[in-house]
Amino acid sequence: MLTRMSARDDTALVTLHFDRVPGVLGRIVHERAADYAAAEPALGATRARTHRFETALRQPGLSLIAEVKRASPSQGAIAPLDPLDAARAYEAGGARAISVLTEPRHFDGTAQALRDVAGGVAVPALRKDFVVHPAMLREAAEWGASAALLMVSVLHEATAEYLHMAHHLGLDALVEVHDERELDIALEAGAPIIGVNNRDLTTLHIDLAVSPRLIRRARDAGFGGVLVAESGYRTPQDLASVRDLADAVLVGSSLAGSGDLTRAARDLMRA
Ligand SMILES: O=C(O)c1ccccc1NCC(=O)[C@H](O)[C@H](O)COP(=O)(O)O
Repeated sequence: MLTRMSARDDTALVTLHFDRVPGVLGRIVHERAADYAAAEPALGATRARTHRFETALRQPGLSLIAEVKRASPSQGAIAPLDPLDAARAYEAGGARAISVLTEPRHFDGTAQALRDVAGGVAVPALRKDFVVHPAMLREAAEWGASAALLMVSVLHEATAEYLHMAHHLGLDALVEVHDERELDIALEAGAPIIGVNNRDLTTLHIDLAVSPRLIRRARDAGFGGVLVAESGYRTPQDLASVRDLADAVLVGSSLAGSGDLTRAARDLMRA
């Protein structure tokens, strides 16, 4: 599918080629593109950037971004979490930011979950969704998020354009990559925050060697921004390979399904 969108006045024409996105991820982005096909692309007035998300992740030591994740394609149902209760529990456990899934079909996410979390905890909230339309960024800002996820595997060459749109709206962006080619696109786009996903979103296979490999490559290329290792972390031992390399880790399933979110967050991050 080819989608052309013109965000009036404040953004350039953006073209996304979803046919290039295979597997599970391909199915999800086709659904999200259909959800937003008739949405208004204009962003509205520029909002000041607070850099709240970036600042939270730049604190000394490995920062935890804890995810409110009730379900996923790889796990099915994880836990029937109340998003705000879960976010407060994560915050009490030391999380420096909360990731909130807003995708409804596969992750049981909602807009209200993001609104509740963004308004109910002191730490910044990330909108975790499959951004395929400018309106999704406008919503993220309106719902109180400090940041939004941008996936290079979905946006390809449009990554820089979407990064610009996020910044226009006052949002930080977590620009996610999974391989060398995607990392090069993120670096070229000038992303200040890059996340390396250990999960191949087309096959759902997790390889914890991906994050240290790409984080080293980013640093070797002179990248001075924030680097986040994402997915598949269950124990403090799992974190050993990124503890002295990454600025932050993004963890969902193992915390969300633990039954005691505060304790699980504390125990995971214990050095
Ligand atoms: O988690 C999935 O099964 C999944 C499937 C398809 C697209 C995205 C998916 N997850 C998004 C994420 O990358 C994770 O929610 C996040 O990094 C946390 O991962 P984890 O700690 O392994 O739950």
